[in-house]
Amino acid sequence: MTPILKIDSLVKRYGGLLATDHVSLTLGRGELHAIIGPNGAGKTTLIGQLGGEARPDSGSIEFDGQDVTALMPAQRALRGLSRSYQITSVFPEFTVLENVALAMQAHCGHSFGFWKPMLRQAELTAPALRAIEQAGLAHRAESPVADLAHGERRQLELAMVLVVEPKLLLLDEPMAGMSHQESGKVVALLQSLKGRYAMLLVEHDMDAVFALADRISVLVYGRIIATGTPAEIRANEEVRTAYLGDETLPI
Ligand SMILES: Nc1ncnc2c1ncn2[C@@H]1O[C@H](COP(=O)(O)OP(=O)(O)OP(=O)(O)O)[C@@H](O)[C@H]1O
Repeated sequence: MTPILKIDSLVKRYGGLLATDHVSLTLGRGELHAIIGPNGAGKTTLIGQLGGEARPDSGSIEFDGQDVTALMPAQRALRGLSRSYQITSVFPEFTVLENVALAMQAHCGHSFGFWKPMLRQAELTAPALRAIEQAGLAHRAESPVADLAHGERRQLELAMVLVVEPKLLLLDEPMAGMSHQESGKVVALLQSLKGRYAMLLVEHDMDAVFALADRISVLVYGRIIATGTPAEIRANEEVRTAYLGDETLPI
C-alpha cells in the first residue's frame, strides 16, 4: 500500500539558516507519528510546509500518491491533508455546533444553500455533531464558544478539523497551555482516533508523545537525527546527547 505521506529531502532556508535541512519522512496509513526536538529545531517550519503555508526551497511532498508540493493550503485540505489551527477565525458568540458546521461549510464551498438556516441543514449538522462527539465535546454542543475553557477550545479546534474527515491530521502542539488533567483528556481522545486517521503530531509534552506515538522522529537544527519506535528513540545515544540536560524527555 502507498504511504499516506512521503516527504523527500525538504529544504527551507531563512537567510543563512537551514530551518529544514533535507528532511525525508514516510508516514503509513493510520500511523501516529510524532515530531519532537528542542526549541528552534524546525518543527513548526516543517508543519507549515506540509500544511502549505510555507513554500519549501527544494524537495517534495507526496500525499496519498500525488505530488502536493505546489498546492495551496485549501487545495491540500480538499484532498484530505488538514491542519488543526489555533483558532483565530472562530465566532465566539456562536455555539460549538454552529462553528463546526461553519467549518464544514467553508470546506465544502458553495455546495450548501447559504439562504437556508444553517442548523436546518442536516448535511451540515449531522457531520458536525459527529465530529463534536469524536472530539469529546458533545455536552457543550449548544454552548457559545466564548464560554469554553481553554482545553475545550482546543477540543473545538480538533472537531473543526475532524468534521471534514481528513486522511491525515497535522496536529501542532494540541496540548499547549493545558493543565495536566486537560492534556490527559486530549491524550485519551487522540488514542481513540488512532488507526482511523493518520496523524503527524508536534508536541512538547513528552509523556503524551511517548504514550501515543507509533513512531517518533527527532529533529535537531532542522535535521532528522533519528526515527523509530518510542523504545528505539529512548535507547538512541544521539537522541540522549541532543537532549542532555533536558528533563522533558522521559528516558
Ligand atoms: N519566518 C522566519 N524568518 C526567519 N527565521 C525563522 C522564521 N521562522 C522560523 N525561523 C527560524 O527557523 C528555526 C526553526 O524555527 P521553528 O519555529 O520551526 O522551530 P520549532 O522547532 O517549531 O521551535 P519551538 O519548539 O520553539 O516552537 C529557528 O531558528 C527560527 O528562529
